[in-house]
Amino acid sequence: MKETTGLIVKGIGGFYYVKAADSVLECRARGIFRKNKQTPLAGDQVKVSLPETGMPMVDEILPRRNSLIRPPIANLDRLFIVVSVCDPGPNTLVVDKLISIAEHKEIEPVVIVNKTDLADPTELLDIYRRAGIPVCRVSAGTGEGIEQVRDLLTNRICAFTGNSGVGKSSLLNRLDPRLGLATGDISKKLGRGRHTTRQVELYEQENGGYLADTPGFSSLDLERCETVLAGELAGCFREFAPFVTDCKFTSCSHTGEKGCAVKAAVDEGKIHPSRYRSYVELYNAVKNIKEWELK
Ligand SMILES: Nc1nc2c(ncn2[C@@H]2O[C@H](COP(=O)(O)OP(=O)(O)OP(=O)(O)O)[C@@H](O)[C@H]2O)c(=O)[nH]1
Ligand SMILES: [Zn+2]
Repeated sequence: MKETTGLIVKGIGGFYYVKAADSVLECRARGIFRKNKQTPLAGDQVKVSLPETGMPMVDEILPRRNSLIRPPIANLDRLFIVVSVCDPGPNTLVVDKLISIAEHKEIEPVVIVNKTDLADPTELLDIYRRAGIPVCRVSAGTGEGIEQVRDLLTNRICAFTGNSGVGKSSLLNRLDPRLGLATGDISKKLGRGRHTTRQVELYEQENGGYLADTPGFSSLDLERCETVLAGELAGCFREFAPFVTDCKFTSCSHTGEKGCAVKAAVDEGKIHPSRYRSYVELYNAVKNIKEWELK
């Protein structure tokens, strides 16, 4: 029997679509996965056996680098976190929380500042540039900056997230018109994603990347399913790294202790106060959660 490996681009109703070499194979999955409570996900690299007759079979899921529950996706390389300059105005706490989740999962975060045709994005861009996080200035309305985002898809598995109304669907449609997503009021009327347990589909790009169709999942889904514990949070704020070892106390939480080098860096203008405020708020929200409580 022949064997091959490939990438799951879609799973629906017990069928898995696996991109292998130049074709997409429609597969079933072995019963063993269900027995082990393991679900193959879009983004999984899998081994597939090809019998002489009958359907190809997913035999094995290769080790994952990371996975998310909602949206259900594995081996994500980049998470595009969309925020709009206005309408709705930016919620930096949500952006910073999403960044911390990405960092924790070793997914590269990219902040997409959208609707730059409506208001000046300078301040918002500055927060994330100073933090050393890749940031794109775009407008789904005019098309500004879309090529830069497209370049970042190259050979990467990517997904979009962000608050409702920031323009995720509009951006996804710009990047890949095949998605044909409803936007604005139409998407509200459809109540998209609210009552369905949607699966994710990965759309292959000409540059070898894959784009996930995730607008059915809100940033809230992602926030609710993933928790970064207090002790791990500072490590998910990359611009804190040069300072965390210089605090007076090794157990410093960086939320107000004496001799905190992170707070000193904020006061000296080396860390943006907006990012620090988010850190403290996120820290206080999770400080009483213990690891065993998440299991
Ligand atoms: N002026 C302007 N309007 C935009 C831009 N991007 C999106 N919009 C509008 O903003 C509204 C919301 O856009 P969507 O793409 O539906 O936003 P979404 O993030 O997918 O929203 P949800 O489906 O609620 O999560 C729509 O009316 C879009 O036409 C932009 O760059 N400039
Ligand atoms: Zn400190």
